[in-house]
Amino acid sequence: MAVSKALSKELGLDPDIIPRFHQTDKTSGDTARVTYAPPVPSDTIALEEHCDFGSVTVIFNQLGGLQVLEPNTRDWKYVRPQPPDAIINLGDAMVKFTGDRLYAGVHRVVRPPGDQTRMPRHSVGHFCRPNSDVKLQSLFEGEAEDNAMMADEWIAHRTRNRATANYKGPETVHASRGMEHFAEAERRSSKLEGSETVSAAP
Ligand SMILES: O=C(O)CCC(=O)C(=O)O
Ligand SMILES: [Fe+2]
Repeated sequence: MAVSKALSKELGLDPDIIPRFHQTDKTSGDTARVTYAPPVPSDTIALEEHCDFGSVTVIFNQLGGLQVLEPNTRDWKYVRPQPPDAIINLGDAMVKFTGDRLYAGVHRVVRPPGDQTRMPRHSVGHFCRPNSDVKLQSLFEGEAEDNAMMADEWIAHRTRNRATANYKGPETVHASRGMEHFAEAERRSSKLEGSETVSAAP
């Protein structure tokens, strides 16, 4: 809530508009996930590159391994966990609400760096998603879309296209209209003005 309020305000939108789409007494596809991964070989990609489907993701990690793609490059940067602080990541829904003004970080999880390689990795994440009946479209004046999907439809659509059984190549991911497809990510990030990638070395 605090993150979406701050973002709405910074973008010159009504500060309550995005929080209003995330009411806790209404249904949504909000998900919480706890993962445990034992030490893995160096070339292991524990979680392939992707963008989260929702609006804001809150991740708590103690070990590295999470990497983010710098916009318009293929350079992966480790995101250094700084416990007890959380890592905040924006997802596709926030890109839609902000009419492509914000970027959903393309990220993946690889083997933790340095001495951490020998340690098991735990990760706790909360994936905030808009209420089920919210239309995913730009909140800026004059940018509403005729064919905008509802939040629940969007999750179903993205999940279906990302499912391994349905994966037939980059075009499949592209068809899901998600951010994993690099050309798509590039197109969107080129709309950013004066932004900086938040990344940290291991
Ligand atoms: O484990 C992490 O650090 C991130 C996991 C993640 O990106 C996800 O579950 O979508
Ligand atoms: Fe993710």
